[in-house]
Amino acid sequence: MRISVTGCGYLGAVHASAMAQLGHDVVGIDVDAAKIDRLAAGEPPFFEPGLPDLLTESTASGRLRFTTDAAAAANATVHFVAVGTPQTADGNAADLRYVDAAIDGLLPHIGPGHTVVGKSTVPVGTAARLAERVKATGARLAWNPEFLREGFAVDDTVEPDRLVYGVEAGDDSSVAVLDEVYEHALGLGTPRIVTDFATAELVKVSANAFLATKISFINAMAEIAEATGADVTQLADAIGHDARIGRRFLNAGVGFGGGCLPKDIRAFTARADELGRGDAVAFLKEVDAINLRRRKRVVDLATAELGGSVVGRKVAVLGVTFKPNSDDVRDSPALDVAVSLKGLGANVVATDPKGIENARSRHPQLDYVDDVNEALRGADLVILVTEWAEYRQLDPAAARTLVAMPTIIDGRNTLDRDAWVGAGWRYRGMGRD
Ligand SMILES: NC(=O)C1=CN([C@@H]2O[C@H](COP(=O)(O)OP(=O)(O)OC[C@H]3O[C@@H](n4cnc5c(N)ncnc54)[C@H](O)[C@@H]3O)[C@@H](O)[C@H]2O)C=CC1
Ligand SMILES: O=C(O)[C@H]1O[C@H](OP(=O)(O)OP(=O)(O)OC[C@H]2O[C@@H](n3ccc(=O)[nH]c3=O)[C@H](O)[C@@H]2O)[C@H](O)[C@@H](O)[C@@H]1O
Repeated sequence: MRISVTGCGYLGAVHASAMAQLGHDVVGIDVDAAKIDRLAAGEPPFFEPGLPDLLTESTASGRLRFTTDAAAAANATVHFVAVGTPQTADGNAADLRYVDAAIDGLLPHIGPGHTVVGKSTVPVGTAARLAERVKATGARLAWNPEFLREGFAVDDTVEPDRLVYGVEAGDDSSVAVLDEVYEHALGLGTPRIVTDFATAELVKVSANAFLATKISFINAMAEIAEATGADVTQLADAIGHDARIGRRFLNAGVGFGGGCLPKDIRAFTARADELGRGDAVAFLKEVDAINLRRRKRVVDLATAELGGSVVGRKVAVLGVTFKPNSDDVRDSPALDVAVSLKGLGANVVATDPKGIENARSRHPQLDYVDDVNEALRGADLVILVTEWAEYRQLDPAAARTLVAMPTIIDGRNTLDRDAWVGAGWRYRGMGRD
């Protein structure tokens, strides 16, 4: 099929490349000329495992190209919209200006036989509003939310858990178009849910709300564990054996961040308020509050470990990205902790395998080093906040020889506590001693 993808960020660049690899003819469109230049040169503008090969293969095949010219969409008949929907600067709601601009850009180039497919995460009601504008051209609109995880984006796109199509009643033609787009995944037996716009939009935000709630639930248990001497990791293992609960997404620590979970639960709350149903999801405010308290917990632990003041002390912060295997620092708990400690007067030295460039552009006041050993050298305190394999595999005995004071806060409960204690370290976990 001939496909355009408007918005070539973490979602759109992967979607465009994967669709081309699956045999479709794809053009990626973005307003960011620097990003488009890099993509066109086969160079991903961000770190995502598997994307470099996918991009090289797809561009070499001649089935994938990138442009800043929205008119390029005229050659396609299926038009994905994958632009950002960030939190507004002055509130919790989703900022829809990029979605509206993307639709504005497409309208002159679409008509009968074309299908516009929303992928961005939007407040319920958005698709119905946009459908009127799209239908005025003779084209149709479908909403097809995306569930990929950064770090696994390529696999999640090629082999998704499920496909959700939001369409207007009786719009069999959009369903047929999407079935053709996703022929590969459907051939693997991927479940496909065909529903209305509102349900499709809500499936997306409720999935993220559920994941955020699961993480904050275990972090709430961590708070209680901290007050009682219980061990939240053992607790998670024990409750996780119950298949109704499940062990996944029960890792207590510094909490969730990234470009989606935090802003999506806030946008959901804002939209529910607009609908007069704020009470129904009021618990998400608590989910958010629990999550933010975990960042403060790490800062408070650091202060306590340094005897009540961090001023002038060297703190090595391992990790700046919101999770491993990504260079994304949007709403990163790790970076938040580093910035808070710097604000309190600590001499923070942060390191990360992939995120330093993005972190530096947001927070140039921090000191960054590429080499983890350099970060550790002379440190009065070490804080692991992003569980990159490099940090999980650190040799505690070798690390011990580098630091000034052997104290480590394991903000992700990811290290072998006994090994670190055995090598002479003072170990502080999250919700466990
Ligand atoms: N990052 C992720 O893992 C996932 C993201 N989503 C959702 O997908 C959407 C996009 O997210 P990301 O890719 O992370 O954001 P992003 O910020 O990485 O990418 C958005 C891209 O859209 C471009 N853009 C903005 N306005 C445009 C316009 N008028 N025309 C063309 N391009 C335009 C920007 O320059 C940017 O490259 C959001 O709604 C997000 O919630 C959904 C699932 C996964
Ligand atoms: O809408 C989105 O953009 C995406 O948001 C999340 O994906 P992602 O943000 O890539 O990352 P996750 O793996 O969900 O992790 C989110 C945050 O939760 C944290 N987390 C995760 C699991 C856990 O047990 N504990 C925990 O603190 C991670 O460290 C990270 O900061 C969802 O998992 C995707 O399904 C969704 O498509």
